Amino acid sequence: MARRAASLLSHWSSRVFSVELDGAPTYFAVREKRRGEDAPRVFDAVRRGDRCFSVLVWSSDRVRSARFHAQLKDRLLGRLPAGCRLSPMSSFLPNVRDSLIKGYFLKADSPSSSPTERLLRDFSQRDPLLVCSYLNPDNDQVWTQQLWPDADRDGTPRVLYVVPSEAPQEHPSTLNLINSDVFYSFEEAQAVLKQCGDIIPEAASVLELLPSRAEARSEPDFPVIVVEGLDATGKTTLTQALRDALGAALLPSPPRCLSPWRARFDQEPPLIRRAFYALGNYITAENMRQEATKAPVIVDRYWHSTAAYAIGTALSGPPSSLPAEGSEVYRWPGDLLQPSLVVVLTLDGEERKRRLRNRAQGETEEEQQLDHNHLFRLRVEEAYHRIRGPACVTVDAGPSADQVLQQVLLLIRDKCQL
Ligand SMILES: Nc1ncnc2c1ncn2[C@@H]1O[C@H](COP(=O)(O)OP(=O)(O)OP(=O)(O)O)[C@@H](O)[C@H]1O
Ligand SMILES: Nc1ccn([C@@H]2O[C@H](COP(=O)(O)O)[C@@H](O)[C@H]2O)c(=O)n1
Repeated sequence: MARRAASLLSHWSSRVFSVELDGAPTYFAVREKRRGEDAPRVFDAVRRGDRCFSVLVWSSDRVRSARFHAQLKDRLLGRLPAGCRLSPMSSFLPNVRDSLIKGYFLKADSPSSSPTERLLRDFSQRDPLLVCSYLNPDNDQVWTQQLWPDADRDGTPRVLYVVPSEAPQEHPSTLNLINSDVFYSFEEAQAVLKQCGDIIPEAASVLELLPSRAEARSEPDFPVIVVEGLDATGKTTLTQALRDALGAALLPSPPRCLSPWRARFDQEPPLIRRAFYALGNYITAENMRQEATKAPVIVDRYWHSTAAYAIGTALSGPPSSLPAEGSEVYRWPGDLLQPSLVVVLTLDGEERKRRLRNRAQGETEEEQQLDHNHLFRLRVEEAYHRIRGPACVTVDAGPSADQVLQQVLLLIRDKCQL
């Protein structure tokens, strides 16, 4: 832990900081203070005289970091004085994988900054937090950053100038996607659940259900067809019709054996939640293999869902903020059985909402987000289309259920010689 902290601080001046002020990111860096220098204006949304702080979560224990970050907003909001504004913040080393740390930027009105300061000093001594205070003492052009506890052991406060920085080419969250949001091997996902054992007792039950190891191995005897798509695009309707039309086995994903634990893991931060869903795919792969010795297999969601939802959630903004097509984040895990065909159902947004209203079932939090956040929906859809090995085939789910079925049967006959 001490070594990671030292390395974090020794690269501090190479870091870029991103604060979401009024919904748009402001990027800045810090460097040694030079007296009398006029640094350019950085915090446009911050008034002269405001007192600001940043609180970043850091710990060498990634499970602890993830859970602490997930609770941090509520903990801060529960104890900070009224009038203190919180904005999401992160810090990263440009182009350095896994260098992203996350937290919040706090703006306190000057009269109430002392209680905030006391609270944050208290937090920084007890919790895996790195707190900085920001001042514009001279005029409203020059901002400085001071690290707590003071980095220089001789007691001299480490004061750095805040200077604007260019927006990175890739969304900063891309740096930590691999093996934190999307897992590309059984071992990597399993390692997260093993690490959770002492804080989430249910993790042991999930680990017991897993195959002893995973490998993609040879092609199944009968074709395996996966149906993907956002909620209410018609996956259940189509997969049931395909099962009946082809005399196939129908497998849900996540697999039924994980149902008792799903709600529990849905409450966890992305690192743990995504590892749970990733492992579900390896159980589904074993079930596919067994069923495909007897008949064709239809699967409702699989790896495309796991990866596309994870990528769409980790990033923000329009689909152009996603890693470019061909990026390694869209690759298929080398040890996960590949289906013969993946069909993604797409549906006009208004028609999808109409079907959701008609169905009037309870929505999960992520489904509600899909509804409320148009950009999130676009990111997930775009990520679906960028995933490779196998790539998905898009089918318009707008026509009647029977027309969609006929269209997919044609595809299956063409691609799987069924
Ligand atoms: N082609 C279609 N035309 C009109 N309505 C449809 C069609 N396909 C499905 N529906 C209806 O739309 C609603 C959503 O369909 P369905 O439950 O099959 O979607 P889903 O993708 O499985 O959803 P979820 O992922 O949320 O479980 C249902 O009420 C269903 O009857
Ligand atoms: N293989 C899978 C299957 C599902 N998910 C996640 O589940 C949510 C959608 O599932 P529904 O049962 O509501 O259709 C969504 O959050 C997916 O991320 C998954 O990750 N992998």
